Amino acid sequence: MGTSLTEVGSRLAGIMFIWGTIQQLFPQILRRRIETFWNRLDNYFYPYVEITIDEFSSDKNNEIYSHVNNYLSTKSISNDAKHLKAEKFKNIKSCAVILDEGESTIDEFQGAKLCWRFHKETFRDDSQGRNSLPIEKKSYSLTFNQQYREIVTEKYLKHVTEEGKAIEFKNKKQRIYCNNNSEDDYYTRWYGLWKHINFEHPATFDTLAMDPKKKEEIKNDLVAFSEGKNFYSSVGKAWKRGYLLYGPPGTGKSTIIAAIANFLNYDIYDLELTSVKDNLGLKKLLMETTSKSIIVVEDIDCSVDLTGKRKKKKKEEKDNESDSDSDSDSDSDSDSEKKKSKKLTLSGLLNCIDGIWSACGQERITIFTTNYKEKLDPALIRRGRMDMHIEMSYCRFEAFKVLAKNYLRIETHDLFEEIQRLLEEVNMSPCDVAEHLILKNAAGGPEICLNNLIQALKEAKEDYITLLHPSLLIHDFKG
Ligand SMILES: Nc1ncnc2c1ncn2[C@@H]1O[C@H](COP(=O)(O)OP(=O)(O)OP(=O)(O)O)[C@@H](O)[C@H]1O
Ligand SMILES: [Mg+2]
Repeated sequence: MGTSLTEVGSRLAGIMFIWGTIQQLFPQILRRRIETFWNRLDNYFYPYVEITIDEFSSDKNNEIYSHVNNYLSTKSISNDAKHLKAEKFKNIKSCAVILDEGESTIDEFQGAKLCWRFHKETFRDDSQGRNSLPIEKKSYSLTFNQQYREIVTEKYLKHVTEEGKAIEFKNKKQRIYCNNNSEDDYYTRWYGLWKHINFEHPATFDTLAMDPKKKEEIKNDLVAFSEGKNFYSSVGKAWKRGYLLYGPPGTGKSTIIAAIANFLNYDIYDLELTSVKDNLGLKKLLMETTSKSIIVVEDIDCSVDLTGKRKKKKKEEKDNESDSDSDSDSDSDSDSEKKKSKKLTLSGLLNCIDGIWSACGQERITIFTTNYKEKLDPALIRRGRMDMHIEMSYCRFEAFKVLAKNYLRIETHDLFEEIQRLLEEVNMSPCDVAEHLILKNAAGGPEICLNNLIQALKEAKEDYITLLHPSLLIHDFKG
């Protein structure tokens, strides 16, 4: 039985195919073997990996570079590095000593030794003409043994970035922002909706005259908030907290805001509601705020009519009762309705504090201040929106002791007893008490100030009695 021609053909094709494959594979296998061998040889003599971090990446500031800069600025630099330089980074309070060109330093992380080297190249861009200024290209290189590749890429670089960020936050200059009056002016178009200056208020919790227990409670609350990232995400809440500060004028509401900002190192956004056109304007403003900040609305009761909706309801009820609506009236009503819908409303504000919009920007505190808590709409200050209500009260003895320590550098005095008794009978704001404690004549010593304060307290007490019980005084006079 002879084999058919087609069978022979297909067998031949199969052999040719296997032969071709062997031919193709063989050089590849050989090449791979050579490569592996070469790599091993290379690794044997130079088992290091190098990662370069440039100052700019795609013409933009490379964030990792500045984190590395910050991180290295706090590391003790190897004694071998002889060329160092002191540099002050943008928006950072203090200056740092860092490596100069070509110098290196060693860091250690989870048993891995890591070498950081600073590089700087200067060149001219000829395309910009002969007189072009020299351009500097800065970078860091990180060299380590390849056995630590996983530790470095998965843990160490994350650690450097986080530490660098934390150092930047700790040293950053705080800012205070205020919203622009107009949304259309030239400044706004170019620089955004907020103007800012550096915030350099000296108030701290130590200088704040307040009951120490209350002070501690507030500080603990702030710490729990600022460290509560995991808690807030685990319970599905936006990472924000609201404080309502209420109390008479001069009791330290604005001062405590400065103390809180300094305590947490947060920026302040001083929101002037009267300059906000409508609800959309408020949203836009909030979108331009950063996290780790405090949004402050001072004197919220006077800022804007935020009780509009409720008042309107009452007005409608009254109107219905009088039943005197004419057609022309309804026209003007619908006009005012339109105008109102374009205004900043209570619900618009509530949305921004508590609604889905409140989640724009994390780690954010909102503070409202008022002299008249009872004037505010309950919806505005309910727990969850204003989580903590803090009463800033008249100066009592505990608060006075803080002021005496700050202003006169004394912790006890024979006159303290009398002052304590008077402060329990008279309402005087810390602002007024502090005014009497300013040493106007250094030679007089604290005694003059304390006597002045006693005098003022006695006068205030007399005024108080005159107002409340005039008959009593007249009787005394007659007697
Ligand atoms: N509790 C306090 N501790 C230390 N200083 C205080 C305190 N209260 C007031 N002062 C001093 O009085 C001045 C006025 O205080 P502050 O502006 O904080 O009062 P306020 O409650 O915001 O008043 P207002 O309701 O009028 O806005 C501050 O400069 C501060 O030095
Ligand atoms: Mg104030």
